[in-house]
Order: sequence, then structure tokens, then C-alpha cells
Amino acid sequence: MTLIVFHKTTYDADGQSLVGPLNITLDATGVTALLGHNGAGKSLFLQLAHGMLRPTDGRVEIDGQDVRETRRTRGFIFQNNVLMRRSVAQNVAFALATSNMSPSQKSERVDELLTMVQLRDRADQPAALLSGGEAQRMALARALINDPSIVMMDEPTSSMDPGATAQFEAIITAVKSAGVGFIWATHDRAQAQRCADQVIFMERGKICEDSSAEDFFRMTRSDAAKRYLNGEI
Ligand SMILES: Nc1ncnc2c1ncn2[C@@H]1O[C@H](COP(=O)(O)OP(=O)(O)OP(=O)(O)O)[C@@H](O)[C@H]1O
Repeated sequence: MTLIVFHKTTYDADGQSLVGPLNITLDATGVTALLGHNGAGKSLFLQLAHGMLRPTDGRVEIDGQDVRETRRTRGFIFQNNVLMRRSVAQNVAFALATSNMSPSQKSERVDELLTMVQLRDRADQPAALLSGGEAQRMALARALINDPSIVMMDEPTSSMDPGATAQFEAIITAVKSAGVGFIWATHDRAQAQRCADQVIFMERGKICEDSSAEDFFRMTRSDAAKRYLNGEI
């Protein structure tokens, strides 16, 4: 079990409170969907949970350590990821540059991950030629390269068609079975219903619900989440 704990965490910009105060203990096992409409604060939550963003007040810890000191143990996939002008395999291998693996171990690891994300046959092609869905699968391979226990994902399927989305979701389910936890920001409630074990629902920078996915979809308690599920907000 990996616990991410937000202690009275806030994030302000230009004197305006954007997130928090958040007090939540999140067990990052399985898939946690971070649901909410545009602007609810999902991206800021992910960036605080990863340690990419310093809270204005309070702190975020993972297994008792400040998240900002443990970033290397997690992966992050953005909505739009930066591609290097190199091959798919080189993009994935990049994060191994400072590792003390031998070249053959590195190439085995890249091969294993490209197989997992169903891109092995594209390994030597320029990454710039990948479709949107393929580029996100490559980003997943890159996020997994250092064996993280948790991967944060910010709307990774927002530009995919239904087929590419289904393929991506199936790969996440397989990776989850191998023991990786995902915190997955999405505004797609059907996706959360298909993939999530837990749901955190946010509105206006605050957490309105934090429950198992089964409970969230069966007996939503907060008015905000009920309105969201009814398509009213
Ligand atoms: N650096 C910043 N400075 C000022 N406002 C910001 C900053 N970052 C985010 N915001 C604002 O904070 C709010 C929450 O943003 P956030 O990106 O976390 O929402 P979100 O739930 O991820 O939305 P979306 O689904 O559209 O990506 C938004 O109103 C956004 O405009």
C-alpha cells in the first residue's frame, strides 16, 4: 500500500485560492480516477501529488516523505507530451541515460516496455510520426521506464478516438495488474466507471467525494457529484 497524504494543502495564484485546503489520505493502489469538470482543479491536484508544484501552504507526503523529494519514483503523463526528435525507442530510453544498466540491459528494458504498449514494431521510427494515441502509449512506456510504483496521468486519452481509448485503457488495466498504481485525471465519467477502483470528485479546487468507484456510481452523496453525473455541470 502506498499512501499519499495531503496535510492542509493549498495552492494559490495571484492572491486567489485555486486548490484546497486539502486533507486527504489516498491509497494509490489500483486506479484512482480524479473526476470533475474543466477547471475543477484536477491538474493542480496531480501536480501537487507528484511534487511538481510546491503548495502555497501545507504539505504532501508519500509514505512519510515529502513528495518533492521522491519524484523519481513516479511517472507522469501529460495531455500533450514533449517528443524528442528521435526514434520511439530513443524517446523511451532517454530516462535511462544516467542509469548504471548496461547497454544491452537498457535495450532489453525498452523492448519489454514497447512490447507492453504495443509499439515494438515502431521502435526505430521517428517519434514525430506517431499518431496521437500511439504517442500517448509511448509516453506511458517512458513513464514506466524507471519502475515507478505510481503513474499520474492528466487526461491522457482526451485526443483519442474510441478505438485508441479502448486500447489505452486495456494496457493500463494490464499494467495495473502488474502492481503499478495510477492516479488518472479525467472528465469522462464513463471512463472512470470502466477503469477506476476509487474515485475522487473535485469541484472548485475542493474534494467533494472520495470513495470506492462502486460506491461513487451507486450512491453518490454530494450534490455537486450528483449534478455532475446527471450532466448538469
Ligand atoms: N498557474 C496558474 N495561475 C492562475 N490560475 C491557474 C494556474 N493554474 C491553474 N489555474 C486555474 O486553476 C483552476 C484549476 O485548474 P486545473 O488545470 O487544475 O483544472 P482541471 O480540473 O485540470 O481542468 P481541465 O479539465 O480543464 O484540465 C482553473 O480555473 C485554472 O484556470
